[in-house]
Amino acid sequence: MRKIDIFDTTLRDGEQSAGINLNTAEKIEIARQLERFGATIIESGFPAASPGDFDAVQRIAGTVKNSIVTGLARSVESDISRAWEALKGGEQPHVHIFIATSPIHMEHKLMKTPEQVMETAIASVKYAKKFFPLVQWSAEDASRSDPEFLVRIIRKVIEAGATTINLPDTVGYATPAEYGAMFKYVTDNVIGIENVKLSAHCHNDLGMATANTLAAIENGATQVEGTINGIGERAGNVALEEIAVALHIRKQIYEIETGIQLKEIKRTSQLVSQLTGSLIQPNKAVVGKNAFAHESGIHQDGMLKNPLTYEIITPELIGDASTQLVLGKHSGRHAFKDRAIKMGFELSDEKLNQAFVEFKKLADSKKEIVEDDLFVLLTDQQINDKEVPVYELESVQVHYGTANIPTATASAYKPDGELIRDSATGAGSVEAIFNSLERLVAGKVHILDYRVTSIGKGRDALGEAVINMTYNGETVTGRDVAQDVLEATAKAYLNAVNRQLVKAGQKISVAAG
Ligand SMILES: CC(=O)SCCNC(=O)CCNC(=O)[C@H](O)C(C)(C)COP(=O)(O)OP(=O)(O)OC[C@H]1O[C@@H](n2cnc3c(N)ncnc32)[C@H](O)[C@@H]1OP(=O)(O)O
Ligand SMILES: CC(C)C(=O)C(=O)O
Ligand SMILES: [Mg+2]
Repeated sequence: MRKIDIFDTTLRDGEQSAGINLNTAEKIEIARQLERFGATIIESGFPAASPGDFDAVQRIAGTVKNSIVTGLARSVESDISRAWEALKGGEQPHVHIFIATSPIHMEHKLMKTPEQVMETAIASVKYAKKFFPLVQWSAEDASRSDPEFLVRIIRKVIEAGATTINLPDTVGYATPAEYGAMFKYVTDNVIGIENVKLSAHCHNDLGMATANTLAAIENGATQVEGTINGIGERAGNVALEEIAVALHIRKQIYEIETGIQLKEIKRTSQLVSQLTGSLIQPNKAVVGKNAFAHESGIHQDGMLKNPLTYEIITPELIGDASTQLVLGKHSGRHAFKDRAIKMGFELSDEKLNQAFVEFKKLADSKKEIVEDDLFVLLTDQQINDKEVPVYELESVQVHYGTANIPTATASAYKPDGELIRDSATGAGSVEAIFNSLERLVAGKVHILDYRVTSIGKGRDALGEAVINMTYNGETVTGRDVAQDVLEATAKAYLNAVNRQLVKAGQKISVAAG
């Protein structure tokens, strides 16, 4: 296996993303995690950019031991001297100098001729070599540069002492074929290129950063640069987690070692996202929240029969939680049954089919069905089928008058079938009902929320009551509908109690099973 170096620039090019600004403590935290992640080189900032960047680079160089720490500098002596001040305390001082080599950048930005750029590049590498044993030289906008000029300038900077040559696709313009061809051309035409590292640095403006980086590797790159989660200027840099996982999953093709601890990927990605405030798109390869979520019935059925049908990467590989079979309107019976069993329900195929019909109706109106929804659905199924002994309201009577204390009398069948009755007063009719029912159900009830709404229009609309309560310390919601809101209230109260009884029964049967 060939080994390539991973150069992480989350703290430099990544921080160049609009809206990201990390303080020194945050940068140190990320640098420590990048060390655990296994980055060969950590580009920790641009020391000449600001006192804050200088401080962060200096402190990271003094902290990180297992990765080489570098900083960026323009091809000017003051930038390089500043970089030396910040990096000299590191284990292996390394500097990254750049200058643009494309006609558009040389003429319109640097306002230099190619020969002046050549002289500046050579002089800056020679100057850097007075201090740094490791000098990386980058031809900014290499992919839009004249290949002949590129070869000439690379030869000269290697002679001047550069230890790494980086060929960035600065504006994400190259196609994989073009980017790969540039690496081949440089490898074939620069004498002594085998004595230095040859690096790829891709931006994602056309969404080709990962493909371009792999093309560079196929054509001789020995180092790749990128950021965690692909953050960076404009559309960002190549996402290092994508490269590391692609090289691992397709190792028969690439036969490349990176030294990256794949199990640290999820943790590193989360840390960078949290500290930068840069959210990860849900469908982002490898680290997106949906990267291991399967929603459709046919996929879920395949996953249950053999995960290899739809999963080329396991979440465990990158230190993520396990695969999720998300239940939604595209799910099928296999996944529904699997989840019901995992939740402890033992339903006959017929009952399961009935519950599945209800589930599909619910899924049409809700984006994602969470476990609480399933509990409600499946316990209602059991309650309605009287599979589990529960309370059943026989009647409720309320005495209310503006000059009287409201009193309610409720009677209900207990789970063992005995009919019981009790009365209680309250500040209003509803509280009187709650108090009378609490005397009937064996347990402590605390009402958290109570709402009544009408279903449909008109004077004869049905009333729906929803009660959120704790019953014996467990939070549960009950719901029912009746012509009269007070009757709906009493039924919703017992519905909540019954759900909790079923839920507790499920937990016992799961624990016992
Ligand atoms: C492709 C990349 O990612 S390159 C890195 C980009 N990162 C950054 O720019 C972040 C940090 N930058 C900064 O803080 C500032 O730009 C500084 C401190 C470096 C310079 O600030 P200023 O002196 O105010 O210059 P400003 O940024 O406006 O312009 C850049 C100058 O550097 C010159 N320059 C650009 N690249 C290089 C280079 N590689 N080598 C030498 N000079 C360069 C430009 O031609 C311009 O020079 P001019 O002032 O003679 O016209
Ligand atoms: C500084 C250089 C390497 C860079 O970030 C780029 O060209 O994209
Ligand atoms: Mg860049």
